[in-house]
Amino acid sequence: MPVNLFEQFQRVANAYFLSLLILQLIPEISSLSWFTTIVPLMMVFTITAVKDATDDCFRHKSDNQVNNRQAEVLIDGRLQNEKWMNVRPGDIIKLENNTFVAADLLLLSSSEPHGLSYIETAELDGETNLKVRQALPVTSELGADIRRLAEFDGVVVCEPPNNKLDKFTGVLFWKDNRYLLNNEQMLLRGCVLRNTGWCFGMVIFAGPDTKLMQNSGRTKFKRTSIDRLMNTLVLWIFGFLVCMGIILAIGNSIWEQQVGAHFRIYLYWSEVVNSSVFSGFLTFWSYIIVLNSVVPISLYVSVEVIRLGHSYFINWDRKMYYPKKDIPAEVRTTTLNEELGQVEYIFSDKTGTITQNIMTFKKCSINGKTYGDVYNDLGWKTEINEKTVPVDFSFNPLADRKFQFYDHSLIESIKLGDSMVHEFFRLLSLCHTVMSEEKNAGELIYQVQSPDEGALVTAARNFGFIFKSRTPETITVEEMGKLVTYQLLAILDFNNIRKRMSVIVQTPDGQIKLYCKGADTVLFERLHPSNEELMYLTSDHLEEFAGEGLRTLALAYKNLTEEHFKEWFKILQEANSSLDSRNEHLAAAYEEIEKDMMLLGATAVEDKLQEGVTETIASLSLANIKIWVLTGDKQETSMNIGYSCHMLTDTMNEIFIVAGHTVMEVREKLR
Ligand SMILES: Nc1ncnc2c1ncn2[C@@H]1O[C@H](COP(=O)(O)OP(=O)(O)OP(=O)(O)O)[C@@H](O)[C@H]1O
Ligand SMILES: [Mg+2]
Repeated sequence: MPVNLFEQFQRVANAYFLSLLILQLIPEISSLSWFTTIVPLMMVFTITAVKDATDDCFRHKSDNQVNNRQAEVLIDGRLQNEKWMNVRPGDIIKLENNTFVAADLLLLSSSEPHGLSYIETAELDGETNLKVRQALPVTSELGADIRRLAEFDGVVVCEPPNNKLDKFTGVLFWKDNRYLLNNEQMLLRGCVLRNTGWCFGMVIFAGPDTKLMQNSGRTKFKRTSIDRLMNTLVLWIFGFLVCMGIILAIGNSIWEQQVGAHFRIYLYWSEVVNSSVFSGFLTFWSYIIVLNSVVPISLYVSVEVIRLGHSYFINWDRKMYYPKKDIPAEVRTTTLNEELGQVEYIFSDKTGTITQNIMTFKKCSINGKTYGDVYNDLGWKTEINEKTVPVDFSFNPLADRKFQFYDHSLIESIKLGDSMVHEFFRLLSLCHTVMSEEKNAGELIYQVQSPDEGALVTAARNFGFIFKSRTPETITVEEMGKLVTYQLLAILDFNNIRKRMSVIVQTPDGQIKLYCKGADTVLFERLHPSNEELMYLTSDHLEEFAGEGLRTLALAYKNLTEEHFKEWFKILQEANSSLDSRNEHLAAAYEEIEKDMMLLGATAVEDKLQEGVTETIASLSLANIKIWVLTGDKQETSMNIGYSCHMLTDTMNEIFIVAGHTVMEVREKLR
């Protein structure tokens, strides 16, 4: 209540009416009874307060709903239902499939092999693809054994609560051993468990300490620009009122002095008044009260009512209803309409927002030759249409039926046993983070973290390099009908600074190989000098692919000797066990081995624009709204997509590129 009143007095008009009310309580100046002001003022206050209260109430309701959600917590050796708000750090929680994660958890064990579990992080980062988390081998063997879980007495030492969603560093001390923890073992609040029967986790952060809550700022009482405009208008009107009061008061003084003085016998001054100047002073306040109706008190009420009406219009708008998912527009605050009208900039993500995030393998360049285009009998490049005959993958019982490819020469090269082509697809089937699941015999399902990788692994699968399964130590691939199990020696994981990922595997006959895929810009810098010619050829192809709006990745490999690998593995382990700036040490170790690689080729994957993007962007730019899009794609690809959704147009002949690696550099260029 008092807070709400304070907020309301922020409005100049409300403060003004209050002072008016106080003035009216002084009998010498008051000409109207006090309730003529207090009644409308109370009305305004109540209506606004009720509106604010309902706004708040909705928010509270959803808060309460979240707080009272049930979680299964291990208490006194038994699983008991407990409200989310009572979950404390150190509790062990059981999660079921398709439920929200209640707090930031350290994954202990799960129903899936190797302690894997899949989560959807849409509420945290808007990405709809599944992410994989894996429990430490020592804890994953606890399984669903309630007794052993209840006895779990590991101690976690970790960083203080923070809002970084993709980083976590900590150490688990258990049974006289220490185990390093990172984001791989964390299930964050707000995620949903998917494709995992159940899992157990220990609460690390709960309630306001969770990363989700650390990211949400305090809700503020927002004042829109209409509010501000009204406040200034009211101030001007008030100034006008004061001027009127002054003029009339001066008039009163003059009259009292020149005319009133002669009639003092009939019109006495009341007791307090003893001079014409003082009479004028009192008259000034009286006029302020009498003329107060020039300040529009009803303005605020009208605006509130209009806002409410507008918000219902948005709720009812049929054009903002999405029938496929049965989602109408939903207004959470009545000031939304004005705020929408003030939008000047839109910041958007590219993949998944502007594009569909459904990736299909379209083309590739292997050892300096491109595949994926279709030529007619005369040897001319033709468009792919319904009549084009797709490659027949029926020789491969595990092929994905939905995958279509039209260039027959690629499958011929594979069948002829071109070693580079084989190596290319071997790389695609080995170097990724996809998980596989074999439901019934012959039915292979891939769980992908990144749809790009999904597209590449599926392509390799259809071309006869079928990724079958993985364990933390091995990867099994069916290569042209022959099962081969590779020892997985190391995964040099992807991040957006490295822009590449590698795996180091050992073939059954003992060879150690590094396979790397990543952005061409970073990969080309790390190639062996003998690759120069191939590199130029491939980069021409890459440019061609990017010009068509395809997302590209370059692929390379390297043969390693056993000694070299062993030597490097020591560096890796050292980096892994460093507690502070572990990531930097790891990056340096990775850098050490990812050099002098041999180029294999490049892939091109298509991600179509979402429906209606072009129209939406057109209407947004009509409204003079500036759009910023964030992407990690190759520059040519991004520009091409910019053109195809009409964000960039030919009339913009001054597209300029700001290139810089540090804040300073970019600032300098922008000048
Ligand atoms: N799984 C991967 N393995 C190897 N390299 C990758 C992988 N994913 C992306 N890259 C490379 O790293 C670059 C940056 O990727 P990043 O994921 O940071 O972009 P992004 O922000 O996801 O962009 P977008 O939203 O457009 O997909 C990409 O251009 C690509 O060349
Ligand atoms: Mg990406």
